Amino acid sequence: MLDPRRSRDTIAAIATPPGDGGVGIVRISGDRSRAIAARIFRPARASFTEFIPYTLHYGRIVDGRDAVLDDVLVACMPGPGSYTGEDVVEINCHGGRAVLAAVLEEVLRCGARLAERGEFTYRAFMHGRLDLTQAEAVAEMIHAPTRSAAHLAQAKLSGLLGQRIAALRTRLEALRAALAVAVDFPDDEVECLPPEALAGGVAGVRVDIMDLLRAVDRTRTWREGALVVLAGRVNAGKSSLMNGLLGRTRAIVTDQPGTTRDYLEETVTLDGLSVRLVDTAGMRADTAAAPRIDAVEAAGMAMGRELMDRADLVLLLADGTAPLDSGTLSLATVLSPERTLAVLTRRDLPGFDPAHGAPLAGLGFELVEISSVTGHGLDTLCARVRERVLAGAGQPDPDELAPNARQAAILAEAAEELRQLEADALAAVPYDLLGVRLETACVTLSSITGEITSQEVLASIFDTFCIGK
Ligand SMILES: Nc1nc2c(c(=O)[nH]1)N(C=O)[C@@H](CNc1ccc(C(=O)N[C@@H](CCC(=O)O)C(=O)O)cc1)CN2
Ligand SMILES: Nc1nc2c(ncn2[C@@H]2O[C@H](COP(=O)(O)OP(=O)(O)OP(=O)(O)O)[C@@H](O)[C@H]2O)c(=O)[nH]1
Ligand SMILES: [Mg+2]
Repeated sequence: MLDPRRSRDTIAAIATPPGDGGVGIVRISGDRSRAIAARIFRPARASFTEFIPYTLHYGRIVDGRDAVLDDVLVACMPGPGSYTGEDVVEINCHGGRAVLAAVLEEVLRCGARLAERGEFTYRAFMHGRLDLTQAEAVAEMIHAPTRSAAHLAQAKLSGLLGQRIAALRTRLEALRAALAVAVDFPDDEVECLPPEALAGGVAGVRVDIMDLLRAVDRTRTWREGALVVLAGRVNAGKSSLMNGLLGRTRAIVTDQPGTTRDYLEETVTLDGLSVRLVDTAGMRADTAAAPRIDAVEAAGMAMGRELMDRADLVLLLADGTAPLDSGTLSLATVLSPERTLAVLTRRDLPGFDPAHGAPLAGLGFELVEISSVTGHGLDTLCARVRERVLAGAGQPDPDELAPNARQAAILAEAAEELRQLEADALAAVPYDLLGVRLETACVTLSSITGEITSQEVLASIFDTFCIGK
């Protein structure tokens, strides 16, 4: 939990991802960051007297006994103009985990405290360097799976969403002021602000809010990626298709029915769209002729069904060399053609007959023919998957502003308040009561940018960040 009482501490963390990298950064923020750096940094140049802001200085980091830990470049960014608004020092080390851990340990020994998740960005927010929509956009940017997602995050990072919300609030505040005049001088009520004018002004703001909310759905697939689940009977060719789409052997493929028992997930990018592909355990019934389904396989099949429910698109695979079996058909009846693409496999074999897909076409399913052996039809399949999950949602405009789930929930709440306010205004509800609704709507909107936001909400937002951000 981010504790405001600990906000005076100088904090430090490794800001780069764990693992081997060319360069790794230890970041320090707070009043003591420069003093700490001075204690452990030995500049290479004799001319060095102090850190020149926003300039890299070459030298070495040493421990308490003057043993060299690493060759580094150090940058200092003084507050209040830095990212956090405090004095920031960044030590660019070699990107190995042991080196970074050693340098961080030395920084902590000299008096810094290990930063909590999102604490650097939390400080940027507390110091007014970022509003809450920008802070959230930092996390969105880091987790953006594709360039379109990064693009949408960038618009918010630059503060455009915060500005849009502030402008909506200003319009409501103006109405509030006019309403206050009307309350104070009731005799001039009609001239000051006729109820129709109030309702009209409020409706204008509400329309703009609804517009922002529509952008949430329009851009969801671009921001979050799509979940595509491969389903079908055992041996239909799901794992082969998974490997074919990934372009490498990820899933075990054998001619034994029931090869895949757990689900496997991998992410692919289809022409700029991120897709989470999930290969599932094939479905089969436990007949006397078939081997008994054990607990592992049963659990795998149950997970598969759960994934199918959650999927944006199910790829229902069926063997194109044999008449459609009753298992596939019964699976088809529980899937909706809107969320399903039927895939006939083994197109390369002489026994392949597109007519085997007729019962599925009859149920309204779109059909694609593929061979995982030759790769036939995979391009078409990818294009259809992309088209189907996007469902007409084109690439977002460069200036598109897409609120996240938290922001959308608040916008919906404000819109509802405004809708009731419009109805009240037209129903001649007294002005002071209308004023209360208007104030509620303003306060609600301001919780988006964080001017008024509880500590719990802040903690829940910054807790989703990585350490070092
Ligand atoms: N090494 C490093 N790279 C990084 C960051 C960082 O903190 N460190 N960032 C963050 O995590 C992002 C960049 N964001 C930043 C935003 C503002 C400032 C900053 O110091 N702004 C001053 C600029 C003054 C000047 O140009 O001289 C300002 O706005 O006044 C720095 C980084 C991405 N890359
Ligand atoms: N010729 C040919 N063989 C295929 C094709 N797709 C799958 N196979 C073969 O069919 C058998 C089963 O393929 P899998 O991909 O393991 O099938 P699955 O649907 O994952 O099966 P389970 O994991 O048991 O549910 C393997 O021997 C594959 O080599 C195809 O397009 N053409
Ligand atoms: Mg399989």
